[in-house]
Amino acid sequence: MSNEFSAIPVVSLRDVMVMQDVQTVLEKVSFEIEKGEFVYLVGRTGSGKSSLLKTLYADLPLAAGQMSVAGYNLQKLARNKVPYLRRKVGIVFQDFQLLFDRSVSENLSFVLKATGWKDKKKIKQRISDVLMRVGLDAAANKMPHQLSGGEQQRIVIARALLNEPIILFADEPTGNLDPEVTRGILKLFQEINSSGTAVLMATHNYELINENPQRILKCENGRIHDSAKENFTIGNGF
Ligand SMILES: Nc1ncnc2c1ncn2[C@@H]1O[C@H](COP(=O)(O)OP(=O)(O)OP(=O)(O)O)[C@@H](O)[C@H]1O
Repeated sequence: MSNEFSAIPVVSLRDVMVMQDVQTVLEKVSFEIEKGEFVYLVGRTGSGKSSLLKTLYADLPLAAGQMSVAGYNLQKLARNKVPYLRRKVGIVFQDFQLLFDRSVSENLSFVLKATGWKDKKKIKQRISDVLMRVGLDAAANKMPHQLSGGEQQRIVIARALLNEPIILFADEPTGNLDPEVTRGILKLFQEINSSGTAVLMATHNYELINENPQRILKCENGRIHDSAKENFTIGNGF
């Protein structure tokens, strides 16, 4: 039974169309991401990386095609069921989006409470677990502005891990960070991935891909190219 389940891809798209308003951004998008895979999403500015990610976590409606994410069928997912999908996936944005008027642990408990956690002891334990995982267990009582950019991004990653997601969607997670900090964040994603969480990471950072080569999905001219199915080169600027 469990083998049967683990064979189901975490993400599966068939002939998906990604739209922004009336503009078609991507079409005929078909790919799968298996449990525990690490996949980069690349492409020039405006090629559709963010739009694809937003479609995957149901921030943009599925315009056409079939798509399942974390066991949810997106063609059929009612708007009021989107929070259930969001509990199964972790989302990391480039902009840190921490609430600056509350402490790190309040930022994290806010999410836990919003996703149905009630037991104070369990909440405290879970916060301590995720902070430990990102190497910031001492930061629980700090305010976000007391942390560096890289540390804030680690808290955002900790927040994305709270509900043990099956996949992390990351949109330029190292975009504002210097090379050394970027390396640390990549290492953290690798650690999270090696414990079984799939990762789909949009990035412009060619060095990052060189350092940790993985499967690549490339947005180009309204289509997706998949390094698992065809050969293509990438370079700075893609
Ligand atoms: N909120 C929006 N409303 C309307 N059109 C949008 C919106 N956001 C993006 N677009 C358009 O959709 C297309 C794809 O943009 P998208 O942000 O997905 O690209 P991207 O590859 O993520 O770019 P970047 O690397 O700059 O983040 C672009 O033509 C863009 O102008």
